[in-house]
Amino acid sequence: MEQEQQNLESFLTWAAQLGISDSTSTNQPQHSFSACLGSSLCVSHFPHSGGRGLGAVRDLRRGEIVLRVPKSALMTRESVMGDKKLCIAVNKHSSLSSAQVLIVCLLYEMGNGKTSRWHPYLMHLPHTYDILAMFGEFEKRALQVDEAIWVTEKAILKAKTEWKEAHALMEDLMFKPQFLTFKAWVWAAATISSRTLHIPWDEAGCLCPVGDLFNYDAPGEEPSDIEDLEHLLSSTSIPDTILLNGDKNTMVDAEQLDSHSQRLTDGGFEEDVNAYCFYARAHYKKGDQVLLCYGTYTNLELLEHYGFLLPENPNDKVFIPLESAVYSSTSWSKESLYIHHNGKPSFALLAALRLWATPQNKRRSVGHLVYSGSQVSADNEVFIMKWLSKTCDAVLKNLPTSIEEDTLLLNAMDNSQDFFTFLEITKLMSSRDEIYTFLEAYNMKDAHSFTGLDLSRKARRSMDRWKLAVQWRLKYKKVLFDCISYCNEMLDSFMK
Ligand SMILES: C[S@@+](CC[C@H](N)C(=O)[O-])C[C@H]1O[C@@H](n2cnc3c(N)ncnc32)[C@H](O)[C@@H]1O
Repeated sequence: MEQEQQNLESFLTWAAQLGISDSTSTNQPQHSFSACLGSSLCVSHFPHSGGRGLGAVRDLRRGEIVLRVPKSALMTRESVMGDKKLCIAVNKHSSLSSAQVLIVCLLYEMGNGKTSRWHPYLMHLPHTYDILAMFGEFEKRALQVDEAIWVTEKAILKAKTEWKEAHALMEDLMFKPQFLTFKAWVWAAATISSRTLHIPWDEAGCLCPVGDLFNYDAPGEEPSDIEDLEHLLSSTSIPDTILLNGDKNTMVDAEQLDSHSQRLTDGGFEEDVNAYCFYARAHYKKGDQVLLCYGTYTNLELLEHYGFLLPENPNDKVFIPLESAVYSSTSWSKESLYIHHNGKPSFALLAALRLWATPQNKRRSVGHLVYSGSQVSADNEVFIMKWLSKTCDAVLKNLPTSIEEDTLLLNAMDNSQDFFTFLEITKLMSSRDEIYTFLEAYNMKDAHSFTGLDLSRKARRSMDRWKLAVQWRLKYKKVLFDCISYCNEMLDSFMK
């Protein structure tokens, strides 16, 4: 712990020397060279939303700048390949993707140890990740849903293929054996996947010291109240004309305002100041965690790229099996036919089902209703609500565990002080196959002999990923359950 604190302090001092600053002044940082934070932000721990992250040291207003990271402080392919040896070797392997090269660059710098220019930054990177490509067979199976298992298999295969493709380059660079392993590769790939930020000149993105300490918030509502708008306008370089313009240019103004508010509520590289700039995306009280939106992701995508999921993710989607006739009844893409996080079918799914449930020879005549989101008829609506409810129910019944069992299992994982208590709680579950598989995988068949003992590190890591898998599948099941409730409510309204 003390070592970690020391690493953090030397990292922040190093960052200040590179010009990274959370000062609101556009010129020089207001505080001393000894640390880059303290004017707006501080590194803090947020156990329920991302662990280590950045907290507000004072009240922050939406739209105000909270961090600047100069281009020279960004770790990019370009900046690392200033090293001649690396540059010559990489140029001989032109078939590698830009992301593969950035992974090699990261491992190369890790291999340079203390002599690396990035050493203080590299020291504070996480030691492990929980992205899907790191899931073992047991954790993958724990996802239970074919789609999620398939995405995991694809992620593992992609990591293995890319590692093999990059092997010759890493050998040319005479990497030490520990940096040539698949384990090292997935660590570096996970670092790149979960921490890089977009830059316009390189699709591999950049590692952004300090800027990569912001934890994630899902995209939310754009500012709507007048106070927010006034603040946006007064705190930026938006020309006064926008403020003063009357009705005649409302559309143009709204568009301009929208693009400014997008820019203001997120991070991005800004050419004019040659730096990555981060703005508060909401009003924050002193002590609050300051968050950044990395993009719009479902929970499965968050797991795949970042190794976490959100308990309440407004962008989550659940796909259910549909007959091919449903897909062919409309021109909407498969990706648009899903159930929202709150159990409501998507606009396209409802419309596709309404058309599919209409006799072929009548579809043309009801097209205008369907495409405007209206019901076709009471009979049609009752039919599709019954069908949707039955389909969701069948999916739920086909899965090896129920919502109740998953909830119990998660409670056991959360509340057990030791492994013995965990096992005691799980005895309440009707099916314990999964638990026995876990015990067997870690040679703990005689679990009672482990009373009071902690799990091995390997078993603990597996349990962390197992927990993520259970959280994911539970959320998936709850969405299906909520969809059934939604259908039942709709059916009830037809009975009245
Ligand atoms: C860019 S880093 C953010 C800083 C990171 N917490 C750290 O300690 O270095 C992204 C990683 O933080 C974690 N994370 C970010 N937002 C999160 C959230 N809302 N809930 C849980 N974990 C989150 C995930 O592990 C993710 O891969």
